[in-house]
Amino acid sequence: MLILVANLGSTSFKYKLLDVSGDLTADVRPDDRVLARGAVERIGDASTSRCEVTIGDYHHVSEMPVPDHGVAVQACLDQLTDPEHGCLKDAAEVSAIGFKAVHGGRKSGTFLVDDEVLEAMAEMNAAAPAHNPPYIAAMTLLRERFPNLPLVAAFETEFHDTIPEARRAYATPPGWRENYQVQKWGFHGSSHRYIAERAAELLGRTDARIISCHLGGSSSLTAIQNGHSVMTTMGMTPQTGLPQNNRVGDFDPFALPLLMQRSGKSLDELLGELASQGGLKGISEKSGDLRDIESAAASGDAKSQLALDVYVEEIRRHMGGMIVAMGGVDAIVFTGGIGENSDVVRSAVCKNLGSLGIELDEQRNSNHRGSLPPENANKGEGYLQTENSRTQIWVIPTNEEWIVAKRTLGVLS
Ligand SMILES: Nc1ncnc2c1ncn2[C@@H]1O[C@H](COP(=O)(O)OP(=O)(O)O)[C@@H](O)[C@H]1O
Ligand SMILES: CC(=O)OP(=O)(O)O
Ligand SMILES: [Mg+2]
Repeated sequence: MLILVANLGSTSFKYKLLDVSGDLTADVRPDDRVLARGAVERIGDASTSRCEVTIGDYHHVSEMPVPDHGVAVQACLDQLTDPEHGCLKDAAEVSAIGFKAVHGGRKSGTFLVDDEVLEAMAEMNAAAPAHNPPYIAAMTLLRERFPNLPLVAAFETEFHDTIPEARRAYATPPGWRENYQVQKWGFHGSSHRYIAERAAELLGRTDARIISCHLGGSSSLTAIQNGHSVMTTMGMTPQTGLPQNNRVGDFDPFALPLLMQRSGKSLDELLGELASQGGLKGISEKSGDLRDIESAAASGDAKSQLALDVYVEEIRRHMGGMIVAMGGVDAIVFTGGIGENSDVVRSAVCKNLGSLGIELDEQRNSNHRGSLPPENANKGEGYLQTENSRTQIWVIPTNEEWIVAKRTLGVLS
């Protein structure tokens, strides 16, 4: 049985075609179930989109303009059904498409995509402007193109349903939560759930206190206890928490009326700017992509250095809150495009935390691969702590698609 998983990130489109036949708890690595995978990076940055596809032994990288996620989804279908290199004769060979959908508001969980689900997502467009519209567009396109193929939305908020009330409620006026669903929802649920599952395997225990740092185009931290989310940095919308690639992160709403008076701009204009011209891009005045920021900072660009510093300070501030909330931390896990690749960010986040029992080994940080015997490790995994560190520090490449595939299968059956 084949499931295609579509992961539309704020800056990327990733997909995996997975064979989910047989017993999923059996000892087959999730990676061995992948028949094809592809990724388009830097979507919207039309001149430089990088498109990568791997189908069996065929691997191809190209650069082409990919202005939006619709073009990326179409390119994925073309790759999979390509007569020469593709692995599908017909899309009907796929049993379902699972989406790592973001904000369903009143719909938090995993659902077959129908008019009601699309409506619930559309209601949250204003709350998730970088995420919900492309998902709705992709789902609508695929529903038209393959009317008999089940589409499943696995919303990112579901993993956070276990967060206690005291960490979900905003101190808002009466009725806002009940009437308008104003609360901390949390996102990146599939990634944080995968980290919870994989870290339990690597640590050999299910009761560890873990801080999962998903750092990418969008970034969030989640505190995990006994496998459950108990605290997270994103709130009502994926614009909150840490500074995002081009979205603001935490911000004071009372700055808005002042900004309207002083700039003469409307509320919509200002919100649009906060959701597309803020975050790392806003501070650096250069780029929302950490690769660009790191290299500019290394060549002495002060604004890029400030963007990097603000990002790291925000991660450390939230991490501190999570350590207190859990009464300690057994493992810190870095994942996502930045968490997996930036030794600069990992090193800065863990700096001077020896008194808390958190000690990063700089050599392992710049070369963590190979710290585990290959038979125990998935690609890219490794630990980074010193021998004396009480807290383990890991890089674990996320596998959001595996979680979405399992959740999709759950809905089908
Ligand atoms: N080698 C690298 N060094 C530093 N940052 C990187 C590297 N590779 C990727 N990134 C960062 O990862 C981000 C993409 O992360 P990803 O988790 O794929 O994002 P999303 O799913 O939100 O689109 C890029 O914006 C870039 O900042
Ligand atoms: C919130 C979310 O799902 O973020 P992204 O897909 O951009 O990582
Ligand atoms: Mg992502």
